[in-house]
Amino acid sequence: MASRQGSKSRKAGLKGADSTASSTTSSSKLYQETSIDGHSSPASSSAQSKQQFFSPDPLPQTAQRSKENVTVTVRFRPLSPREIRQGEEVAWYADGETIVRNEHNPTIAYAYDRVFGPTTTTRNVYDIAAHHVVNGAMEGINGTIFAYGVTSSGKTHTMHGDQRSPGIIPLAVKDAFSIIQETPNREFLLRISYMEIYNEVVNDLLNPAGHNLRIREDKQGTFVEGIKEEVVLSPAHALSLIAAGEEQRHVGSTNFNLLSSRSHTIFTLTIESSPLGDKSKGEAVHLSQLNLVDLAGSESSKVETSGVRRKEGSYINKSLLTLGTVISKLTDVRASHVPYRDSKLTRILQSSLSGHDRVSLICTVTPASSSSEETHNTLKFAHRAKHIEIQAEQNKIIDEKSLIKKYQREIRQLKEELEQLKQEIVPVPQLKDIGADDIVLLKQKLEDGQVKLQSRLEEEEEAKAALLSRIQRLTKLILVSTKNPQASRLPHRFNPRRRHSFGEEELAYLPYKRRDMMDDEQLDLYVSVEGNHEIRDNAYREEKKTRKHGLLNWLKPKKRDHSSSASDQSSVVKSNSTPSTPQGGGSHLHTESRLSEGSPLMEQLSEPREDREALEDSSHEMEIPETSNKMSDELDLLREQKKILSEEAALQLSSLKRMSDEAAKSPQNEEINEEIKVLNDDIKAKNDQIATLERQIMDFVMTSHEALDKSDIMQAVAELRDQLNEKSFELEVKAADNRIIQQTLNEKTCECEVLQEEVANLKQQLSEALELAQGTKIKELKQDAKELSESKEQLELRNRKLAEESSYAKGLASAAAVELKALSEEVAKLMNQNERLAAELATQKSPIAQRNKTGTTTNVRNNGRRESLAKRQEHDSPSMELKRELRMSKERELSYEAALGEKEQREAELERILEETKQREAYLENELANMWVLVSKLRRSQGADSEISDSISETRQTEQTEGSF
Ligand SMILES: Nc1ncnc2c1ncn2[C@@H]1O[C@H](COP(=O)(O)OP(=O)(O)OP(=O)(O)O)[C@@H](O)[C@H]1O
Repeated sequence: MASRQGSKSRKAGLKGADSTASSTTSSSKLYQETSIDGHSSPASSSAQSKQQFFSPDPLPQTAQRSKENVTVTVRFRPLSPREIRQGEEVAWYADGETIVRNEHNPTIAYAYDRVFGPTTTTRNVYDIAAHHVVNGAMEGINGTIFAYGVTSSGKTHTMHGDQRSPGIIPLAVKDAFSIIQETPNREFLLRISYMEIYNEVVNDLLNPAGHNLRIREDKQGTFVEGIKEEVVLSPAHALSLIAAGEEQRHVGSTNFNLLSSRSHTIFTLTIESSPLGDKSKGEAVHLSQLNLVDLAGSESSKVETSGVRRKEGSYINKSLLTLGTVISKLTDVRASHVPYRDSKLTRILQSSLSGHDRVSLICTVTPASSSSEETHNTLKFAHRAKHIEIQAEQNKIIDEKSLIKKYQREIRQLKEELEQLKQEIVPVPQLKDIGADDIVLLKQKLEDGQVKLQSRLEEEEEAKAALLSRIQRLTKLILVSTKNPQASRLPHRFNPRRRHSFGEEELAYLPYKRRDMMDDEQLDLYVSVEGNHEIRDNAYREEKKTRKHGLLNWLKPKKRDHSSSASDQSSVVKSNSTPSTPQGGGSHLHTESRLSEGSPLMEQLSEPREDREALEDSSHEMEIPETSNKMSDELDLLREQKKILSEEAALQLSSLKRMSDEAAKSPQNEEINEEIKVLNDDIKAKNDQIATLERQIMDFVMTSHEALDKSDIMQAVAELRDQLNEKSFELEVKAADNRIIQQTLNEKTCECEVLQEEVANLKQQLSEALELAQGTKIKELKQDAKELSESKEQLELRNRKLAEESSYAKGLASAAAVELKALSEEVAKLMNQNERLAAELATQKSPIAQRNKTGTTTNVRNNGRRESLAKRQEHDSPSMELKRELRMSKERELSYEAALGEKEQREAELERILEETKQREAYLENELANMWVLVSKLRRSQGADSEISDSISETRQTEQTEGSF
């Protein structure tokens, strides 16, 4: 099951490494990590497990575990020609073998397992960052290798490479087959799957119909449902499948990369192995997966993109962000939840990330100053990942789940059937055993059954042939070494260079050239169509179709390996666990799959090479004489030296420019002037050297011409003719491209004209609509203004009335107050008078009492009483009157007070109404002002429309009149 990503993740299996283990100087941010070399931690840990793996003693049931950290390496790419042209400076550099340092602030530095400078070859990277993972995978330990970095930093260059410099994937495939060859005591079954995650959709790159596949999970881990798996028989076979898959991958041109990967790809090599032959009975099978992941590059949000590219970019960034979060959580011992499910990438790689795989992270970076921030982010990501601790373990599976066991069983059964079939064919009895009587009978019997027997024989022969071919087909799927089984594999004694040697047919499946070695002019042409990715893409798509060595053609098998061509290897889409079973294919497949010693492939495999680069020209080696080779090598060397010097001079020129600018700003700065002088001298010296080199090249060419014999000259002429042909072909391609671009341009111009017309029409319609809208609006506004002025008039009238009423009420109130005052004075007077009278009455009453005391008779008394009553009545009459008057005045006073209270109340009410009216007036005035603003806006947008201005002035006049009124 190619897509299954190992066993289910177990949180317990993973621990963030103690971050204190790496000492961090707070000021300098220098993170000291355990550095590795080719033989330290990753490799040594694999060596440890190797002993366990190949030991004849059965392994204990519990998994073999060894603690290690993720191998984190950083690879610098050189400045691209474009970056040099743009005068980019180096912002980050490799300081020794393990440290990356910032050019502008040397205190900012990070340490990793290994840092590869721009000149390091991919093979070197493979040996240090990938070989131990591949080795482990061949021993049953799952492995994952990631290439991580921003767009155009060199991930695809590192993972896929080209014919001159094969990447990690071809090197790993090659290595896997070499390991099989060097492990004679085991037999292997290899199958591959290849998928991409494009815009969060999983696509099968080996099966164009496999689109939007689902990720499922069972107790063994996550897997991609329905992905196609191909059993592979040779490196060329595997590479041809990868090349075919690459054709399906989503690539597109961006501002940074003409061929930018727009999807993450996961290439999975599933390896099954068991002891060879009878030894395999009862032995567990080792099953492991090697995931080689080429991530799409993160993109800066500062970069202007549009449409499809922006959508792709946001998906890419989101999934990389999730990857970053997952890694942060994995290194945080306190984190309880790891968000694997937040992206398809982390979901598929859940098991690898969660600490059961041996993991190697290769971070690719550019030294360019324009990407300094992105590079810094990559470095921080890499540093975080370094703290992930893993417990890689060997996977063993029980028989029925193993495909290799299934095939082995089937082969055994078929062989038995064959034996049976052979035995069933009736042997001819020995004549000596037969008596004379029987002969006639036997003869008769034989004659009778002759036809019958003949047909049965034919049937059995057919069945036998079918069984034989099935056995052959199954046998050839299982790969075994052709070496002596006694000479078991010595893991560290292999010669990596030998494994890295590629045959011509294998190289044919790799891209011909590096991406950046494509015609620069062509690149500029596309880049100059600024912001129009679609045009650029279309043009490039055309270019891809027509270009002789375009990517599609690079990837198309140049020379199909007949023994392993995809058509020969029929396969089926399998569901969860059954890989495709090659059905077709003749016996020629067998020879290659068994990696026979005498085959050309094996000769290449076992042939030690002095110079690992020699393979690049292996196809020419046969044809070009040695002297000619040497000369061309020397010439190449001189040219390379010249190129390096030119690049250095260009870099220095850009520094010079920058310094001159600085010097212009601060002419007093002696230091800068001094530096400029030194740089000038340097550049001059370099130019001299370049001139010398040019002369040397010329001389060399001349001498080499003389030295070459006629055949060499003929050959050179032929080569030149080839080059000429190639150039003229490229020229034709370019001319065709130009024609296409011209045509596109014409089409776009036409489209532009049509669009301009449409725009004019729309403008016209808009102005008409505006006029109409404004007319209606003005009318409405006028109506509103009229209504407002009317209501204002009414309000003012009401206001005036209220004011009058209020002043009248005030007058009334003051009159009432005056009257009240007079009355109260009068009341006071009356009360005084009353008091006085009461006093008088009292004095008059006292002599009568005296008289009453002295009188004796009752009559007299009665008479006296009557008299006194009469007198009292006499005296009482004015006081009664006064009292009445007083009462009346009091009543009057009360009524006045009530009237006054009523008036005050009315006054308050009137004041309230006045206040309300004032508020309403203010509100209406405000509304009116807003409307004027609106009108003036409309007028401004429309221009000085006379009607509006008329209406405005008219309304203003009205307003002024109202104001004055
Ligand atoms: N180490 C290197 N040496 C020389 N050239 C390199 C190196 N790394 C990358 N390049 C060149 O730089 C360019 C960009 O590289 P590549 O396409 O591999 O980047 P990438 O990271 O895969 O980009 P993307 O994410 O956009 O796909 C290519 O032309 C490639 O040939």
